[in-house]
Amino acid sequence: VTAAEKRRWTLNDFDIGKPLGRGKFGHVYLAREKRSNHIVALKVLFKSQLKQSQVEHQLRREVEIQSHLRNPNILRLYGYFYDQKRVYLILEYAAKGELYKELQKCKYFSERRAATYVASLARALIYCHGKHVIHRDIKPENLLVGAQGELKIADFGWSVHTFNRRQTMCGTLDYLPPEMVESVEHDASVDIWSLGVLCYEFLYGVPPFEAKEHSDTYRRIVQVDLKFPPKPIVSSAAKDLISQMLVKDSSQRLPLHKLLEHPWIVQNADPSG
Ligand SMILES: Nc1ncnc2c1ncn2[C@@H]1O[C@H](COP(=O)(O)OP(=O)(O)OP(=O)(O)O)[C@@H](O)[C@H]1O
Ligand SMILES: O=C(O)c1cc(-c2cccc(F)c2)nc2ccccc12
Ligand SMILES: [Mg+2]
Repeated sequence: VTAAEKRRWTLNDFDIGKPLGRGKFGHVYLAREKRSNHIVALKVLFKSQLKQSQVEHQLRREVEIQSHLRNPNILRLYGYFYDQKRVYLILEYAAKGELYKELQKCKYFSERRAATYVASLARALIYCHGKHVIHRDIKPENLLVGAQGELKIADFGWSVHTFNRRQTMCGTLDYLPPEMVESVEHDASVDIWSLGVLCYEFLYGVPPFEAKEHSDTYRRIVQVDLKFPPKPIVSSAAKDLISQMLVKDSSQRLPLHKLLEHPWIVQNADPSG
């Protein structure tokens, strides 16, 4: 852990800039650390709300995990501090904001753009799994975009929280694989499933098992009711990859290192990621 992470941060160390967005437990602000002039995103979480939602232990554990993850496609957590009422997380600033806004704007991505994103996320997940960190809860809302257009997995483990939120706050089930929807224990292959769902949504603009009612989404997931719409036109190589990821038996899903060798990725992903 570098010297920067060890030091005691306070709010006085930062000039606070414009709000970047509102989250479940507070606001995120653009900020500049005064001594280094380093631009960061300062995520402010209210202790009262964290207590109310009983997530303070998860927050501590995930901050612990996140501060040790170093990968170009995972948003850095540089440090944290807290005062009487709030907890502050010092995060890498993702200059181009949320990926899902970009997806909404252009409806769906080209095969080259989708493959480039999927390859960079696969590399980040291989890195996470190598450190026994799983289920980073990859869905468009949790993906931010850096200044050079590179993807950043930005949820730093809210996955446990989000998972509970999904169960209790009935957020979207769309990204859950069968074993999570049927809430049996799960392993790193849950991320392969979610990446397959994400790849489908990048190419078609909607997640594969979307339905009006939760119960219908649930059924479509556990039955792996995977259908490819006639529009937009998508290559059979892309459909082949998605079909190898969205497999009910988690041990049969395409391993992430095999994904990086898949023809669709090899032919479409920009190596720089
Ligand atoms: N590091 C960052 N760089 C740029 N913008 C950010 C960053 N972190 C958060 N934001 C913006 O602030 C918004 C809220 O942040 P975030 O989603 O992390 O809060 P949250 O919703 O409480 O977290 P979660 O979605 O995991 O519950 C994001 O949607 C995004 O627009
Ligand atoms: O008053 C505290 O000691 C406190 C500390 C932390 C905390 C400590 C380290 C890392 C982290 F992410 C959060 N979270 C809280 C959440 C709710 C209420 C109080 C606290
Ligand atoms: Mg959010």
